[in-house]
Amino acid sequence: MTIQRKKITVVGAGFTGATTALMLAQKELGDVVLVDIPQLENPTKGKALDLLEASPVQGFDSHIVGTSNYEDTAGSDIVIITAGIARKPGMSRDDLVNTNAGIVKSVCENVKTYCPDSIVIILSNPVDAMTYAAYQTLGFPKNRVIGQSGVLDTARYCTFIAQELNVSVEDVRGFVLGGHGDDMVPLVRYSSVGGIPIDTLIPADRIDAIVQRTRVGGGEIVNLLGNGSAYYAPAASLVQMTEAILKDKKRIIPVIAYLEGEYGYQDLFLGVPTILGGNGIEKIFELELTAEEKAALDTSADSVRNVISIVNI
Ligand SMILES: NC(=O)C1=CN([C@@H]2O[C@H](COP(=O)(O)OP(=O)(O)OC[C@H]3O[C@@H](n4cnc5c(N)ncnc54)[C@H](O)[C@@H]3O)[C@@H](O)[C@H]2O)C=CC1
Ligand SMILES: O=C([O-])CC(=O)C(=O)O
Repeated sequence: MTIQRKKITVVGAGFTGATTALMLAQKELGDVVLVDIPQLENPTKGKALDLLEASPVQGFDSHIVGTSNYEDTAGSDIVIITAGIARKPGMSRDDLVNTNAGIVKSVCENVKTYCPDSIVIILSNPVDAMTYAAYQTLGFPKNRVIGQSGVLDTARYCTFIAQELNVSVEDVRGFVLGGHGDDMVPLVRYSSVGGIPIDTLIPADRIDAIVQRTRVGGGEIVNLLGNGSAYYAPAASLVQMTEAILKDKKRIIPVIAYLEGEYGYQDLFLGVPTILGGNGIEKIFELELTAEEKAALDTSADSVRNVISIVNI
């Protein structure tokens, strides 16, 4: 019996891409191919080598290579796309749409050629629309095209709840639905700490503040960094999704999935709770929503649809 090592390609060797490569290798989820544009071939090789040279110290046996040649990505099990520009203070994620749509589409042409059986995870912003663009370009089945927003947005939400109650983050449960924009929908009714609903522990005005801080959580980091956006928590989120798939864990986590009637939406990518396992998105859960929650989700879906209409031009 030959045991095949898993191969993970990360496209975009910037802040999120390089950090993701490191975290993937630290968890020994597979060998990592880090890809960037030909003009950055040497820095990309340098980053990959530097990461690899951490392996004897940290004790991981994943291989990491840097390249601008997609032949090196051939046969990857997972492709993570972080290529594109990041926003700066004063910008919204949607301001990136024209530049990043072109980049994501060109990356996906290569993924289609060299990694036709892969599961693709998109990070590039505005991520709901970029996931739609990737899906159109790749022509892969919908279970193999997945966007990252819900793990990160939920992680921020859970961080703030844990801080508020001064309890372990490990005991906080919740999730965030909708698009990865300022009108995302943290679901308070489905949030708990050690099984106790949070609305019995935290006053309503404090919950409102946590929800609002979550919605603008990306912008909070953009404003603090001054010249780019978050990358540690986004990378950790990508790694959790990759691990769920490669280990067929069947985790229940919110991801950006293609909707064909779920929640009443057609032909739309939006953040919803799913089962993530060896086949990618294996199931979408349709939660019962109150009229208020559904109205908030509709608003978020409308925002995503508007951005997708720009990508479609
Ligand atoms: N969905 C989410 O939750 C999050 C999304 N993001 C998004 O991820 C993207 C990347 O963010 P960072 O890594 O911080 O940016 P960065 O600027 O540090 O890195 C982006 C990299 O993409 C590369 N790139 C550009 N065009 C390319 C192409 N055609 N092929 C291969 N590589 C190419 C650039 O050379 C650069 O190295 C941004 O669009 C950002 O908004 C970031 C954090 C969270
Ligand atoms: O805010 C940004 O531009 C990057 C991002 O999506 C996030 O950190 O949530």
